[in-house]
Amino acid sequence: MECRYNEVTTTHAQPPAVFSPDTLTSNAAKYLTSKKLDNSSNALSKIDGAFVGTSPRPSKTALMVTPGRFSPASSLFICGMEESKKQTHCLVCPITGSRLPEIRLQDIIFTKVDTRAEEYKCLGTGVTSAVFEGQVVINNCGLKSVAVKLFKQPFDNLEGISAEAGLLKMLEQTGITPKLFGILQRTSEGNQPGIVQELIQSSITLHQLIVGTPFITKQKWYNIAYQLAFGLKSINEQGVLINDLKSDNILVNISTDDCRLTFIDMGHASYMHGKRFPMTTEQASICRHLAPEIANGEETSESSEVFALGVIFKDIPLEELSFISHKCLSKIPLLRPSVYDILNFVEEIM
Ligand SMILES: Nc1ncnc2c1ncn2[C@@H]1O[C@H](COP(=O)(O)OP(=O)(O)OP(=O)(O)O)[C@@H](O)[C@H]1O
Repeated sequence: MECRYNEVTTTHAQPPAVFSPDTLTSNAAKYLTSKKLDNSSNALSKIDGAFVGTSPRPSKTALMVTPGRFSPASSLFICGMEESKKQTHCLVCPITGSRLPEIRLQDIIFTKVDTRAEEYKCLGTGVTSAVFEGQVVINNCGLKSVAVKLFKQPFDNLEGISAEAGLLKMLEQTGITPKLFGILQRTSEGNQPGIVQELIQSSITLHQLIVGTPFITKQKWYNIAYQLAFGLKSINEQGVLINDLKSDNILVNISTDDCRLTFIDMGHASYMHGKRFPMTTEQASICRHLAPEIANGEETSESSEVFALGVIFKDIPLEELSFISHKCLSKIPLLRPSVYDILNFVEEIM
């Protein structure tokens, strides 16, 4: 089970308390019936039923776009041009201050599930979004394969989206997060806001790998454990706390020998400070990746990240990890190891 908690530092409206586990991609694609996702005419009018799954995740939630609804805060614009020009606005990340390229809807070719049917390939869905596969033309570099994360209400505020995109851009240097291509440009018709990022090919979530098939060798699990510790270290060293580290938010490329990992979803991340996530006791009991002190209203920290890593390590089928995972899961933050200790430990058992 997964729960949604309210962030103090964002403007998200009260979300439903409890959601189902990850929706299967095939399900999502099946339910996705786009009435009009016309790349050539620059009009994304409606995507129906992208958010599906087992109860109680809302099924068949419509992603309706009302013209003019998507009005970003003016402070986010650092340059404004006429709507009709190629690039209408540049955005700046409210956290990092970096410029975020805007990508025009008509420059994206969404992958169809079937050449005849108007169904588009959904890579996965989360509480806040549905992620679609596509290709985009980038500055005369030809076509790049992308994953387009389209946000649903009430998570479609541009400030939060720009923050997530800015952090992804900053984390590019770690090589462990998807490359950011840009933010989906607002059109005068209004369209679903989104983040255009690198497509992680041949991937499944770490959660899917842990609970199901395919079988992978022990050596590959060691590689995964190492990359988890190394990835968390690299991200934290950039001053970023993920604040939502869990196996659903890690993609594994199972076609590579080392089972290459990618940390996705920086939607709850913070930069140079922790965050508080007020929640009810019931919500806290469902969010097993959240350290007890966070459930008690304290700010996230590197130590709460270590707790989350400990939860993943506990689920990985390697007995050798139980010692370190037990330490990571200490109720007292000061008793948890640092991410450096964890990395050393994993290196030793490999
Ligand atoms: N870059 C990517 N390449 C391939 N697939 C992706 C990519 N990003 C996301 N996905 C797929 O889309 C799913 C949902 O993405 P993501 O976790 O970012 O959404 P979310 O709405 O923020 O989720 P939640 O808030 O529930 O954690 C992922 O589990 C994954 O299957």
